[in-house]
Amino acid sequence: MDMPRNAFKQAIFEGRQQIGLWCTLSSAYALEVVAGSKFDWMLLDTEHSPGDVPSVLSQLQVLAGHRPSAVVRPAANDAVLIKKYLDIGAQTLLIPYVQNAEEAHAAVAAVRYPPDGIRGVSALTRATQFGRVKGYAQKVAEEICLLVQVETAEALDEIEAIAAVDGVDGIFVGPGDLAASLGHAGDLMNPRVVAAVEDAIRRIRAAGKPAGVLTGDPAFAQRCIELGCVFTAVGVDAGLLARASDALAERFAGLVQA
Ligand SMILES: O=C(O)C(=O)C[C@H](O)[C@@H](O)CO
Repeated sequence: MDMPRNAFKQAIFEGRQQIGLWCTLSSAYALEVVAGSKFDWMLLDTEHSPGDVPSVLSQLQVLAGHRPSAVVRPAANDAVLIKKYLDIGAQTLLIPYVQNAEEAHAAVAAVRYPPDGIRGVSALTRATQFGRVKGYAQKVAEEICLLVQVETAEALDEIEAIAAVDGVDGIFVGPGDLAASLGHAGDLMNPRVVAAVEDAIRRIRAAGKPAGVLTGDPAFAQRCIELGCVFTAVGVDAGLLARASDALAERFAGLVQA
């Protein structure tokens, strides 16, 4: 069996826009509902969700039969968590809260086998199709896509140094945490936050790396794309469900019995 190709990595390296949906519901069933939509990628979150290794495994199994590529966000830049997600078959990882080049190097080491890194070896994982993928250990580095997340004022100062780390395949700007870091928690469209996100995207591009972002504001998503953002998440599954549910209830609010 051949090594599965990472279509998402190839697309962002070629500069082909990838539109994504952020998924926090942490359920294979809920993911199946949205997986048929024409998104290019889906972020399976375990940082701000109940998601964990078993739930991500079920979600990867769902996405295997659908168009969107899977991007998994471990809860932290942690070599043990990263190893587990790679072993269950995640090829693209988004590592939260990477503050500087040293932390980016640690993330790279976590996804690479010795002597280039510290990933532990097992030949019988889902990633190797239980030993059926020929030459997995030799070929896997080409197919792993390591995205790191900058989300504080300090991390923005380090963009060029982080981008220069060999093995970092893309940099994602997290507007929520960045807003808090800039003193505007919860105010993601504050002009200072917007300016910081725009500047970060420009600098990531100038440093030669693919840039990504999440925003629920379609006009701002479009602006980020114009600035060169190439993996752009445009909504969150929980948000879509909550707002549609609120709107439907509101429409019939006058008819609710006291
Ligand atoms: O800082 C951000 O923005 C992100 O990291 C994305 C959020 O974590 C996401 O959970 C928004 O719902």
